[in-house]
Order: sequence, then structure tokens, then C-alpha cells
Amino acid sequence: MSETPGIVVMGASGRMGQMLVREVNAHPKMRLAGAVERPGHGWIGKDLGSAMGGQPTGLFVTDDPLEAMAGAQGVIDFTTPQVTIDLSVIAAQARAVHVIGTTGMTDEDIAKLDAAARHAVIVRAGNMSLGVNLLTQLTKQVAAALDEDFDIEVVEAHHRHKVDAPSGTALMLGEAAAEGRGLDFKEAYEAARDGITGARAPGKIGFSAIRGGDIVGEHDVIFAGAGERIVLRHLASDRALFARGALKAVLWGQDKRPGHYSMLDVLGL
Ligand SMILES: NC(=O)c1ccc[n+]([C@@H]2O[C@H](COP(=O)([O-])OP(=O)(O)OC[C@H]3O[C@@H](n4cnc5c(N)ncnc54)[C@H](O)[C@@H]3O)[C@@H](O)[C@H]2O)c1
Ligand SMILES: O=C(O)C1=N[C@H](C(=O)O)CCC1
Repeated sequence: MSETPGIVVMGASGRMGQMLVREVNAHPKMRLAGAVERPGHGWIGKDLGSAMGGQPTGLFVTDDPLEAMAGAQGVIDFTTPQVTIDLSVIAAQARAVHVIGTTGMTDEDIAKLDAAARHAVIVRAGNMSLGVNLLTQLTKQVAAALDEDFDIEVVEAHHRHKVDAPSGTALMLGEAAAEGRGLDFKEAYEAARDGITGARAPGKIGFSAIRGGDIVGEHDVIFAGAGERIVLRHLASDRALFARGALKAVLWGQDKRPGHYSMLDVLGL
């Protein structure tokens, strides 16, 4: 391995992709080794710096992740579930650390990532920020401390372009709450309500999603009891915090054994 790991950014023109390119370029301990976009995208074959509206960098955008990963030690991937699953096979072949921020994965998708992680290091989290990962631990503690008299609701808000709901973060928080309270998450899960739903059933964890404008990402975990309410809140106002978490993860993964890790492992929480 070269001293400075080469990192490929998948989905380089995306909201997170462009943020990742900037953060990798600014990082003293890594270099940008490749930038990948989907076949047919207008950036394919163009100089990445110019495509991003800056100076040419000599690095050209490709639609071939295998080519991009030749000589790379890591790939950071905030794209779509199918793209991420396909990439996990290629990353494993290339022995590159695969950092996954993509959300909206099904259980089947995650099983495929588990299979790839038998041969490679995968770090995956629905939210890469320190604040949210710490909040999952606080959520678990509060849920363990309070009994079923406190109803748990997770409310999240994101920009108008987000395609999946509930957010990956909301699911992380809900899973932490279920774990703290000793509930089976799948059984406790209650999707957004609509119409004559009947009274709230005890032991459920409810989810609601707001979509609008340019909201980066906001999450409340509400513990609602009789006469009092506890609200644990995380507000993200800059996507750079997700990108920085991903950079931390790709460096952390460099000397790890194959496995499917989370940001809790990276952050030691
Ligand atoms: N885990 C986190 O901390 C975190 C933070 C922000 C966003 N996300 C998630 O990251 C994902 C992307 O979010 P976004 O807002 O950047 O979306 P986006 O739509 O702006 O970016 C996705 C990019 O992937 C590209 N892409 C699609 N198919 C591809 C292919 N075959 N090869 C290469 N690139 C391909 C698209 O062209 C696009 O540029 C979402 O699932 C989102 O929920 C996670
Ligand atoms: O912008 C998005 O999309 C985000 N997705 C993650 C999620 O689903 O929780 C993290 C926050 C931003």
C-alpha cells in the first residue's frame, strides 16, 4: 500500500459526491485516485476539476469503477442501493475499503453486503456524523431508562430531492430505541400515520418524514409521557460533516480485517 491512500469517489457529481471530492482533495493524508459517475452522465470523460467549475486537475471522470479503483485503497460511495451492491463486489476484488453512506437498503441488500464483507472491509452507516452516532447511544440509554408509559416517535426532515423515507438516520435512531427498550425493531416499527388509524398502540416506535426545500437533515427522537416530554435532537446544517465522517472511516478501515463495520466502530462509541 502506498503511504497516502488513494480514494475513489463514487457518484462524484452528486450532492455528497462533490462534497467528498472537496474534502478528499483538502485532506493531508489521502489523495483522490478516481471519480466515477453513472454511464451516460454528462461528466464522463471530462476533467473533474473543470466539471466542478474550477481549475483542471488532470483527473478524468469515468463510468468504470473497476478502472477507477486500480491502485486505489478505498472507495467512498453515497449513491443508490443497487449501485452500492454492485460496487461491493468490485471493491472486494480490488481489496479496497468500501465506505457506504447510501441509504434505503432492504434486508436483502444488507445480506449481500454481509457476503461481500467476508472478503473486504465495509464501513456502512445511515449517518456518518459524530453527533448522530452519539445520539444513537443517548437514545438507547433514555429508552432503557423509561418504561412503556413514554411513547417513542422519530421525526425527520430532509430536502425535497431525498428519495427514501424514513431516512437512514431515523432508522438508526429507531433501532437504538428498540434495543434500549428490549423491543424487536421490526415488530415495533410503525410507519407514518394517515386516516382513521385508531389510538396509538403501546410498544410502538412511530416514524414521520418531512420533505422540503434544502433541509440538510434534522432528527428528533421524542419520548412522550403523561405531562412531560423528552426530545433528543440533531440538526445538520452542512453536508461536510457527513463527508468528514466518511473520510475518517476510510482511513480507519485501512488496517482492519474483513468485516461489515459501522461508524460506532470507527468512532469507538
Ligand atoms: N450516511 C450519510 O451520512 C449520508 C449523508 C447524506 C446522504 N446520504 C445518502 O447518500 C445517498 C446519495 O445522496 P445525495 O444527496 O448525494 O444524492 P445525489 O442524487 O445527489 O447523488 C447520487 C449520485 O450517484 C450517481 N450515480 C448513480 N448511479 C451511478 C453509477 N452507476 N455509478 C456512479 N455513480 C452513480 C448519480 O448520478 C448522482 O450523482 C442517498 O442514499 C442519501 O440518503 C447518506
Ligand atoms: O440528504 C440525505 O439524503 C441524507 N441522508 C441520510 C439519511 O437518510 O439519514 C443522512 C442525512 C442526509
